[in-house]
Amino acid sequence: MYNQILITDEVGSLLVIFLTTTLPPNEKDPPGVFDRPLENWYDYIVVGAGSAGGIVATRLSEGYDKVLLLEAGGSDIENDLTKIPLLWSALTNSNLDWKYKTVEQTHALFAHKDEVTNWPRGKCLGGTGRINAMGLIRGNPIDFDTWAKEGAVGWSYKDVFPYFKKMESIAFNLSAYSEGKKQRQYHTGGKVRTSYGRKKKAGKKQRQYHTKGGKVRTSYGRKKKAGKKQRQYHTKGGKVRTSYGRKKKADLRGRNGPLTIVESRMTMLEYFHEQAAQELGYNRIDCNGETQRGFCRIQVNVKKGERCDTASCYLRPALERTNLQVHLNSYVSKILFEGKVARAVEFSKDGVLYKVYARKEIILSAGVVGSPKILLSSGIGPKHHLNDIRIPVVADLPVGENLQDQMAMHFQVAINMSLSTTSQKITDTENILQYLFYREGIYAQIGVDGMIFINLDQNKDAPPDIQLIFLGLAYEKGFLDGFSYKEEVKEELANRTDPNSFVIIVNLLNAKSRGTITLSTTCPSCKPIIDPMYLSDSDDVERFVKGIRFLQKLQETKSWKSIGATLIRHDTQGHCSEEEYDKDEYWRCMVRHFANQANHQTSSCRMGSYSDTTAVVDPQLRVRGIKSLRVVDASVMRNNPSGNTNAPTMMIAEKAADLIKHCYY
Ligand SMILES: Cc1cc2nc3c(=O)[nH]c(=O)nc-3n(C[C@H](O)[C@H](O)[C@H](O)COP(=O)(O)OP(=O)(O)OC[C@H]3O[C@@H](n4cnc5c(N)ncnc54)[C@H](O)[C@@H]3O)c2cc1C
Repeated sequence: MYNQILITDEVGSLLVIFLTTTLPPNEKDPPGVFDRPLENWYDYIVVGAGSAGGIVATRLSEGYDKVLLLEAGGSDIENDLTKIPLLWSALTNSNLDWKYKTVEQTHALFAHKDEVTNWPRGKCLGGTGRINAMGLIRGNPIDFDTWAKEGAVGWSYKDVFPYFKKMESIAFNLSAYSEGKKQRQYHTGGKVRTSYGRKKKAGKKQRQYHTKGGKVRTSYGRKKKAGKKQRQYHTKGGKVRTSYGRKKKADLRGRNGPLTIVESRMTMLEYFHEQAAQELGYNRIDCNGETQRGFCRIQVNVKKGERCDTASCYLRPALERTNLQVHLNSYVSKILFEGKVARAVEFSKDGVLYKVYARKEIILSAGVVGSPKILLSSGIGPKHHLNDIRIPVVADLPVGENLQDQMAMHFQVAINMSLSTTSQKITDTENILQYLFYREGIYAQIGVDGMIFINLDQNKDAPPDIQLIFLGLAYEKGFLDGFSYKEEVKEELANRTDPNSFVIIVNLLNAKSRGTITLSTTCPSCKPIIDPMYLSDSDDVERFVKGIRFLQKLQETKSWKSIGATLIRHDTQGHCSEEEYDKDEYWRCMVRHFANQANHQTSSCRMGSYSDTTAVVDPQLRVRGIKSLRVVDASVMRNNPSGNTNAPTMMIAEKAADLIKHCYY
């Protein structure tokens, strides 16, 4: 997401020393919990303990099945900084990061060193969810309805909605947000209003669930008297009547899931952004509620001031189960087949090569880079590519193709008062102590002061194109250090930094450019070739420019004017300074030079129908044409969602666990 470094190297190392020496003694892993003797056979073998794998292994081990979870990285609590929300960006390039890089880009990244960019991915229990910014955004209902329409049957919003609820337990007050469309969709008076605002006649099935005058029509057309229970769930005019006769709002959020979700706010600047958004017609909403169109406060998976990810909030509470074994520092190199049936995985741990067998299934949850890499190394991938690198073909599938990402462009906004969080405030003893003693204050926040989702054509029936993210951080040298810009670009921009400023990110959603992940050799430990082909589709550039035009409108609002909010130019010598300022051509140039990756990569093992030639897995997430092998992680997303990727990844894992269980019981 907002891939900046909050703290300079010097300040960072001082902070790290301070925090690690002052924090209570490190939490320790229970002795032997990750070193239980390996067996030859397990019911399920899950590869990768990240956002998805942690959930899959936890859910599959709820019964009596024996589950083995293999993770290439180490323990999630090796590094205490992973717990502290504000310091998430200090984990990029740490020993918990796979430190991937893209290849040189030919349509983008021209102000970046060597025209390449970093692709951080988490390497420890919790995976990328352990190093990410913890922002929780479900995406737009239309995203999932489109997946289903394109052949991913069973993945419409109606199908996935229960799983978004299942994983979360919200711990903030929702009463500030108004009831709206989504609730009307499911609770009607004879007519059903869809989430897109159109009205349609309720069909048989719908009449079964939505009543007219206290009667319920079953799917077979019979009428029966609605009982108490039915009156509880069936509404008149958007309200839900409980069995006690009181009216309450339909609940779109989960209350009993493992992940605690709270709202986060960095500074007072949020107030000015909210007012500015309102002036432009974007009211305050819950972006994970009935609509995404509006201004929302960022929601984060944080519990009592500490990161609550799939490692700490799913897996750790399950570690005592005798039927769940977790092995760390276990690098899976390939899957072994008998004909077209996946039977075993081969992995190395402490220099020893192991082979373990699965009675029921092998589930790959190694992420958007790891899963395609393991499949390709095992002979599942495009035939021509496997032939090139001399790997025998088990199945000819488009593994590594259709890679998708968003792109983010950072802007500096100068203001006339000191409202933002500066590096000085970050190192302020009072702030540090507030966190150490109470787990509160700026360290318990992730740096964000709200966001707006925008559809550039003002089309309420289409998903957003742009996510505008307000950061409460000053654009200072330490912030700039986090970018992969060329040194001369950084030097020039360093002269424009100012503690009286904040940062805003224009995030391009639903990008059309597509990239690839391929192998250069058969060497198991070699990094794959990542070519996202950023901005290879010129429509992405045009929509980016329109997003910047929207950003400029904020400057005209009374609210931003009251704090003197003014965008600072960021063109540098040889990087768009020769273009006429503020022409569309100038912004096209700026986008191609300065926009960066957004950490939201998906779809390298895309899901689709059985006949879809772009699909690697079917809608049950089974690798097409292969038995006993599924992929469950961000790589299976049909299309990149309209928002962040962690919540949809975890939803996929929750749903996949149910799909798998239903196959065997
Ligand atoms: C810096 C950053 C910030 C982000 N911020 C946000 C945010 O605020 N909100 C949001 O929604 N999303 C965010 N994301 C994205 C989000 O975290 C990811 O989309 C999500 O975590 C992906 O989950 P996954 O299960 O697909 O993969 P991962 O979580 O990466 O899990 C894959 C796991 O497999 C392991 N593995 C890989 N290969 C092997 C192998 N060969 N053998 C054994 N194990 C292996 C890995 O070590 C890892 O633990 C961010 C990402 C980054 C990098």
